[in-house]
Amino acid sequence: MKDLIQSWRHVFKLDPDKEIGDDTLEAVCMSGTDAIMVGGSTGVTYENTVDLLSRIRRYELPCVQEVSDLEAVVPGFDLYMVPMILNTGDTTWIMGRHREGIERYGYMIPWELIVTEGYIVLNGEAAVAKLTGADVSLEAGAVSAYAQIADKLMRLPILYLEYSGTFGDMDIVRTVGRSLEQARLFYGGGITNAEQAAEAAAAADTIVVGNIVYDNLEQALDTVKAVKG
Ligand SMILES: CC(C)=CCC/C(C)=C/CC/C(C)=C/CC/C(C)=C/CC/C(C)=C/CC/C(C)=C/CC/C(C)=C/COP(=O)(O)OP(=O)(O)O
Ligand SMILES: O=P(O)(O)OC[C@@H](O)CO
Ligand SMILES: [Mg+2]
Repeated sequence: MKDLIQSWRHVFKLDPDKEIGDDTLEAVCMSGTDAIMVGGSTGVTYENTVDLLSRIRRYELPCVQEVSDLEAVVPGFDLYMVPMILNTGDTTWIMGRHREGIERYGYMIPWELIVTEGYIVLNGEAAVAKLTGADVSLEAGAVSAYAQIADKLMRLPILYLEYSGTFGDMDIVRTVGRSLEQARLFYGGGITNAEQAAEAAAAADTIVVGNIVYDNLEQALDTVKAVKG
C-alpha cells in the first residue's frame, strides 16, 4: 500500500475546515489527479474529517489523511501521512505529538499504512510555520542539509518542501531534488496555474495543490492537465 505514493505526480490537498460544494468536489475527484490528501494545520476535527472522507469515498481515487491533530484521526483512509517538522527547535512537532499518538493508539496503529514525511516549512506567513515555530530563514545549503538528514540519516520515504500560501523558490526545490537519494520529493505551496504546476513538477517528484481549489476551480483543474496531460 505504501508504494502507492511512488507513482503520484499530482495531488490535491483538501482542508476539512473549508467548505466545498458537491460539484466542486466531483470536479476535483474526477480531474485525473493521482490522489486526495485530507489535512490542514488548524480547525481540523474528527467530525469535519469524517464528513469530507465520506464524500470523497464516492469516487475511486486514493484518499489519504495527513495527520495534524490526534483528535482528528479517522479510520478508513488508504494511508496516513505523518509530518515531522525538520526545521523547528520545538520537539513537539518532531517527536512530541508522535510519542503521544503511539502511547494513545498503541496496538491499534496500522503501521503498514503509516508514511512519514520530513517537512521543511519555508513560508513564514503560513499558519503551519507559526504553529510549529519553523525557522524559515534558511539558505539553499541549509535546506539541502535538512533534506539530506531526512533522506540519508532518517531514510524517510518523503521529503516535503512546504511553502503553503506562496509559490516557492524553484532553485531551492531543484537543489534539494539533486541532493536526494531515495526520498520522494513533494512540493506544495502557492501553485495557482498551469505554468507554476509545470515548473514545480519539473523540479519535484510530486506536487501538492491546495488553496486554489477554493479560490479558482478552473485554474486548479488546469494544474492537473499541466502535469498529467
Ligand atoms: C486508528 C488509526 C487509524 C490510527 C492512526 C493514528 C496514527 C497516525 C498513529 C501514528 C502515531 C503518530 C506518529 C502520530 C502523530 C500524530 C501527530 C498529531 C503528529 C504531529 C504532526 C504535525 C507536525 C503537525 C503540525 C501541522 C502540520 C504539519 C500539518 C500538516 C498539514 C499542513 C502543512 C497544512 C498546511 O496548512 P494550511 O492550513 O494549508 O496552512 P495555511 O492556512 O497557511 O494555508
Ligand atoms: O494551499 P497551497 O498554497 O496550494 O499549498 C499546498 C500545500 O502544500 C499545503 O500544505
Ligand atoms: Mg491551506
